[in-house]
Amino acid sequence: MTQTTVTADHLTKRFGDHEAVSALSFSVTPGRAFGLLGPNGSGKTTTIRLLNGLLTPDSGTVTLFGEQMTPRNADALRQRIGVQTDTNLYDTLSARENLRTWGALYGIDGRSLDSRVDEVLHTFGLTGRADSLVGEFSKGMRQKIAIGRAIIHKPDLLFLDEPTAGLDPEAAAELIDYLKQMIQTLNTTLVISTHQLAGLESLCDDIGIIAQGRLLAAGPVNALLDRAWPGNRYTLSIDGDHNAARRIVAARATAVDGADGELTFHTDDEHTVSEIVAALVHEGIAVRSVIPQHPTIEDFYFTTLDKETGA
Ligand SMILES: Nc1ncnc2c1ncn2[C@@H]1O[C@H](COP(=O)(O)OP(=O)(O)OP(=O)(O)O)[C@@H](O)[C@H]1O
Repeated sequence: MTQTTVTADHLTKRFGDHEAVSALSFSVTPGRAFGLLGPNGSGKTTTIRLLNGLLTPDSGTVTLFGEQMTPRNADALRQRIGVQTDTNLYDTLSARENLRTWGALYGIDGRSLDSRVDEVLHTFGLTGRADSLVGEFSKGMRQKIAIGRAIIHKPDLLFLDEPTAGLDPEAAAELIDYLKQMIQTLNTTLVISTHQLAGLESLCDDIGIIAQGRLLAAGPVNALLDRAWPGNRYTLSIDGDHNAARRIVAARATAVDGADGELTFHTDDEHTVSEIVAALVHEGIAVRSVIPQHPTIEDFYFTTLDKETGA
């Protein structure tokens, strides 16, 4: 059996009489990126803090690298993890100096520190700004330095809590790209919490969806999407008798749906698509386009939350 890097087993945390996290269980295997997704106040930050030992659960356990976390081994385990906490950087120091200061705290020194700082600056495309003051940096650049700080000691496991919060869509997409490259280079296991869903398909191997402290779904992205939307989905754009077109499509495929001029259907067999097009044309209905639809993490997220609220 593959050893997991992180296992949460029935984690529960209460603040007063409010249960922020309820019996949460999931695991992440080495080298995978796990996205914990949920709306504001759903318990993401609390979960991340429980996993990295900054909070103690009321019940349940956290196991890191095969060792159950206890007050005795928490410090030793924390040496192997990186945590991006905030963007509280030294504004009057350069990017390089910020990273050097942090690296020294981890006991890295001399040439090793110089080369590690260079590597991290390179990882985030900041080599050209190495000697600029961090106080002059944009929010996206500050976020890169904050994450660079968390990986300076090459952790085996990295926790990122809302790394794209407050970034505009371009800066957020750029940061996701850098994160992707970074985890490939470092082979780090990543746990990332976010409510910004754009671009996550290319970053996350696994996701968990949390709402009101409870995990509603968790697993590999592909498996979750395939289970939710089996078969392939296509959207036809047509010009002609909508009801006749609908009958033609429904005779050959399932879940036919759509407003005037558009029909969405499912089929496992791609030959069915050309059969449908031929039948429509034969009936005098013009086919403007047939577009394959790929469900996204965002589709899955909203469907899961809607099911939960009965929407
Ligand atoms: N230290 C605390 N004391 C009291 N209540 C808390 C504390 N920390 C979190 N909570 C409550 O626990 C719940 C979960 O909060 P948490 O910050 O984990 O959610 P989140 O999903 O990270 O939210 P956001 O996306 O807004 O950061 C919320 O209702 C929050 O008010």
